[in-house]
Amino acid sequence: MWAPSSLASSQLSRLGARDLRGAAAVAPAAPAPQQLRLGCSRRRAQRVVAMAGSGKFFVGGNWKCVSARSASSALHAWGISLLDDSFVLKNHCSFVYPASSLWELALLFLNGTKDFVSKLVSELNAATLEPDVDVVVAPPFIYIDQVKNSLTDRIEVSAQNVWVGKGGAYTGEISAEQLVDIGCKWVILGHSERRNIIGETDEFIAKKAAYALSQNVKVIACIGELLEEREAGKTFEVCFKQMKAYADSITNWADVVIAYEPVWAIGTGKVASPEQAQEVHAAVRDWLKTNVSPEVASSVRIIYGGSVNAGNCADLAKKEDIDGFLVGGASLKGPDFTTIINSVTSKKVAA
Ligand SMILES: O=C(CO)COP(=O)(O)O
Repeated sequence: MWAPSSLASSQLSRLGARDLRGAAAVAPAAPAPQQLRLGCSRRRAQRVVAMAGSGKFFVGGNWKCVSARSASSALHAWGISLLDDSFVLKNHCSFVYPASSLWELALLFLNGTKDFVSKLVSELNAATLEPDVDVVVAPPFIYIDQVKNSLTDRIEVSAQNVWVGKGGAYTGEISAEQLVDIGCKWVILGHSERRNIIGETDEFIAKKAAYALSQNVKVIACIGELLEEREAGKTFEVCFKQMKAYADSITNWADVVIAYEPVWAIGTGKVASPEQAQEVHAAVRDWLKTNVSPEVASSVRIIYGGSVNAGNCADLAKKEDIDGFLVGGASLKGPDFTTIINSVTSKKVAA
């Protein structure tokens, strides 16, 4: 199990004053089984909680890859029974899911149609976004052109994957050169779905990152532990190993955003608590300080992903080392994604 001793005192002592300020502002939360509370006394809240990096929050919407089957046929195929305000999954009768989860599920199935993308883009174009936030959306490859041609320039476009090196005869792959050609400025790499379903290794992902950066494609570099790794107290070990692979390949960190996405929180509705996320973000920043440079540690943005939604983003955003979010399901709803983007305002706290 996750235990307080998992954050070594040597790691804590390496954290600078700026690092500790966010931790100290953490109110002692209700005990959570896998939560580690940093052993600092509570201090007076800062007027504005400082943020790492360029000072700009970063929010990405990962629209993932889904089929265009109709929601109803998909639900039927999945053995989902509808109730009045909830639904049950076949073979999971002990769980009754709220209707809002059904809506999220339906959205996932409907995403993947041009009409859906068009509606989402319209919502984002109409939204009022806080100025000090970098916003990126990552549609499936086949919709990138549609999105590029219809989305406001205020929001940049990312791919969800890229080929590992220079383009060539690699059937089914998309090269960094092609991303540049269609005006796609970012790519998400190291996502847990690519690590754990497709089987991409740390080294392969890091090589992709280095090549993308060499072609001026910016990288959202994902890391994160499985549930069993967290429960075995290996969260830092896993994240640091993934970080090391990136660090061995990346020389230019200015165009990198790190996304901490605990696998157990992705698409599960089990969001990491603000304290759990802050703890890992601070540790990753400390790792960067020791293993890359203090400059990179203090400038790189570390964003959180895993069941972020309009309701939980404000509390997460308050944490000093949470510099933004990578959002899956909730990024498919324009108003919710807008709320998440604008949660940067919650970094400002009462004195
Ligand atoms: O994987 C994610 C973003 O890359 C997170 O997905 P959810 O927000 O749906 O949990």
